[in-house]
Amino acid sequence: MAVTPLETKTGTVSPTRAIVGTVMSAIAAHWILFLVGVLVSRCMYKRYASPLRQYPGPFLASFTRLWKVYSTTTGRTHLQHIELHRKYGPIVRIAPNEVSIASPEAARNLLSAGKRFHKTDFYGVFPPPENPDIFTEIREDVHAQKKRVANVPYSMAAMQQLSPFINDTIELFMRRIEDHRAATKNGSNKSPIFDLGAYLHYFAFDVLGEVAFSRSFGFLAEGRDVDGAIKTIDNSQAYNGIVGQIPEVDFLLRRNPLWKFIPALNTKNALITRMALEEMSNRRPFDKENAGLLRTGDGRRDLMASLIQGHLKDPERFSEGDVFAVAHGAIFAGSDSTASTMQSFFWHVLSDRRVYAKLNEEIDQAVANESIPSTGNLSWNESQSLPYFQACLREAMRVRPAVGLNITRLVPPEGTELDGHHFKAGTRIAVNGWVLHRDQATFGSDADFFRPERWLEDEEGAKRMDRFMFQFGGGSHVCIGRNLALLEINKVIPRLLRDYHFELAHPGREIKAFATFFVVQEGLEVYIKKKPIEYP
Ligand code: HEM
Repeated sequence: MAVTPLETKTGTVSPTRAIVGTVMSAIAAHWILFLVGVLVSRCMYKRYASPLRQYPGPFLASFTRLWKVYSTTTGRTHLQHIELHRKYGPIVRIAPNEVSIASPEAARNLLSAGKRFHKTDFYGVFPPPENPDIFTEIREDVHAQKKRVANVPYSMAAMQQLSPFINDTIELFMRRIEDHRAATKNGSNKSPIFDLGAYLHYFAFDVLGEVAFSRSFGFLAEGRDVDGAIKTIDNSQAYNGIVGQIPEVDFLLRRNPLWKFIPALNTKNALITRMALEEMSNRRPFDKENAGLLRTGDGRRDLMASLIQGHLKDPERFSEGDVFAVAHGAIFAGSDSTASTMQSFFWHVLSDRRVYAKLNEEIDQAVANESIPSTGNLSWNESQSLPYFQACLREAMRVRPAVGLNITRLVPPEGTELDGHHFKAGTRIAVNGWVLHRDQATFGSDADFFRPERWLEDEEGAKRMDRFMFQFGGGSHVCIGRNLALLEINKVIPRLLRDYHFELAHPGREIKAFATFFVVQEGLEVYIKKKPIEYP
């Protein structure tokens, strides 16, 4: 078709150029309107063109990940997800390309090894990004190589060998309680209230220092958060949780080279990172002769020594950087998680007089029939002989699991079927322990409530429930530190319960909980009496 040129004052132009020109000047004149139009169209496209449009959820979430950012900043992601599933049903759209699933069966599939659901870029934000550890490594093949090396020192047998150091840390904990009681008696304490939650936190950290580096961080010794190290970790986890929802933002913030020039934000200055770096240099040169052992130490094989050995065996696959990253990462992954689990245990047990009385009865009876010792520490096997205690621990991990944010995986290239629904490649599927563990079909119609007896009623039922517990994740990414966590919990809690009587200082008051990745808790304050109870 012939195009007729248009005549203008300056000559002639083609109609196409004329139309483009008119549109451009309209945009220039009304650019704000234009921008809003583009944004609205983009949002509508994300909301309605996606195959996930059929799933209900918060309106904002259907077109922007900002809803997830908002949810994480509230620190209530775990509770919000329970509410979301109650409101919208078993599958909820929580981002343009992401759904949260409430079904424990689907979660098992999602987390199973070999099903090719990979970790998302959320984990890449956790430091150190330049040398990911086992938790943050999202390349599955590299993760598998690192985990093979690290599995050895984390085995239950290896952890049992470190039991004496856990015992020493428990003794220190008991001394701190005695100091508190003595100070209360002689009047030098302003208040008889003991912050059990804080001390459980110090304990979990100090155990990790001993296990990872043969060094205590000194939290129990000083009875405080030395150098604000715990606060630093909690702040860092809060950052990871929020920025991890839109990982691209990390390049503007922590991965921005300018970040390092702000000393308070430079993580190299943090106590735990400093200690990990010092410990690396204390053990140099890495050679077969000293096999990573601390040169001035007592010859014990701590986590760092075992990791150095792993490095010496296969330096290509497990570099020096990996030794640092895995040992350092253990402190981040293992401290708040273990502390939170113990705090939840005490909070639930002490909030329910019936449960606490029954637990005390079991422990007193076990002392009387000598299945646990009357003084000193308990072994792993001894604490396993306390079925009601084990039921309370399981129940605490069910009702209040330590991880509060979602565990999210990517659908593999071939797409997938979950819970009878098809999801295409690249869709993000999220599960949350707080939601999964309240599934009534699995845990009973009273799943919302803390009732330890459910684990003791019928053996088959308990086994079935156990298959759907996700407090330690699952599959190839199952928690590598669970043996250590369970060992220390099984040693310290029965000892505390055997030796002391606890009473909540503020009965009925909720413990404060803020989900960063782990649920960080505060406010577990108690009165303590020595058993058998002495009355003044
Ligand atoms: C009761 C205490 C603990 C709980 C509830 C817990 C929970 C979890 C969960 C749910 C995951 C899976 C996260 C995911 O897939 O996104 C995980 C992974 C991990 N945990 Fe723990 N954890 C605990 C203690 C520890 C300890 C003591 C350590 C180390 C000393 C540790 C180190 C790790 C590591 C390295 C991973 C990553 C594993 C992988 O991706 O292969 N955790 N933990």
